[in-house]
Amino acid sequence: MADVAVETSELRKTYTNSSGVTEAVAGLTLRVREGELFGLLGPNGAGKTTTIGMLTTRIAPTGGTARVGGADVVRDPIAVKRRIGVVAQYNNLDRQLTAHENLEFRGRYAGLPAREARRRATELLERFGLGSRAKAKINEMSGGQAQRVMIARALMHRPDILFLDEPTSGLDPQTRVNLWDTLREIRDGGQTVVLSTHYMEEAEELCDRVAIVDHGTVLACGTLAELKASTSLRTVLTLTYDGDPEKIVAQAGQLAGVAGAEVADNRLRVFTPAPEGVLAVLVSMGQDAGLPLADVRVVRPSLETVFLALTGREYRD
Ligand SMILES: Nc1ncnc2c1ncn2[C@@H]1O[C@H](COP(=O)(O)OP(=O)(O)OP(=O)(O)O)[C@@H](O)[C@H]1O
Repeated sequence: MADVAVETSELRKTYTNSSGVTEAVAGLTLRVREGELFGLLGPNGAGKTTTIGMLTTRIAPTGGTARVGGADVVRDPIAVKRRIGVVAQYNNLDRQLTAHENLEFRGRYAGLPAREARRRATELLERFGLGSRAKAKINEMSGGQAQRVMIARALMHRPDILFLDEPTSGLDPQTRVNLWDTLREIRDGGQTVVLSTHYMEEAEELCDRVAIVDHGTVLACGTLAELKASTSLRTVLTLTYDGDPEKIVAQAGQLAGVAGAEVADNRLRVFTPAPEGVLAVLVSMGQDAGLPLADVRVVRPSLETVFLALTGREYRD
């Protein structure tokens, strides 16, 4: 299919070292379409960095296949590298050089003639609002500015696909929102953007489609609406009682409008498409059983409820 930017099948990475065997990526299958802004969402340690490492040819897979821009990451890494730009998780710019020099050298490395490399560096810095900082050294820049320089550098050779590993991690909220705009503009310009994130809100607000990754596999993949629909649009109510909720969990599971009830961390968790009515009944049910309500949390259908329904665990950034 011509409009596929990234395609993996049962992709795997197993690390073996003195502390044992870690399945960082455990049979990961996904497809990213050309021109979309795609997010790999998962908690810390889910395997996102390792996946991006394999897709960008930095890490050798131990199993499965991956094609990026139509080329196989193992058999044809040079072709893959030509088609991708990569923004690493940490600032790996040359701190002694200026922003412009960082871009220019990358352009030369990618084979651009000197004049073209200079011209493109200037153009990209302007485009990312860094024209006035072109001559500033990287170690004189803020985290958000350096992040934009890294993105500009990754675009020097006009790649079809841009990979970013947790690009907004550690940025303040305003800088994060500005970066989202930058990534949308890149997508609107026709390039495919693949990013990893552990921020649920980022996946919801920014990405066209999201793959929820946990323990090195894709639990679910789709647009936000598709993912929400897959859990039947259920709200999750989490009730903390003064006492043991095991007393009422079976009864709660039988209530009209309740799709499921369980106890986790000494709290009652109820999945329901009709939260208002059910909540009132759960409160009085607790009172009748000698369990006064201490706290309640209502999570409307969102990526958070999808993650909960799929893993049985609450999502923590
Ligand atoms: N070089 C390595 N050797 C051994 N284990 C590793 C190595 N790199 C990663 N791992 C392990 O593989 C698992 C997945 O790690 P990975 O960094 O891909 O996850 P992640 O989702 O990107 O998490 P984070 O957000 O913390 O970077 C973790 O258990 C990690 O400890």
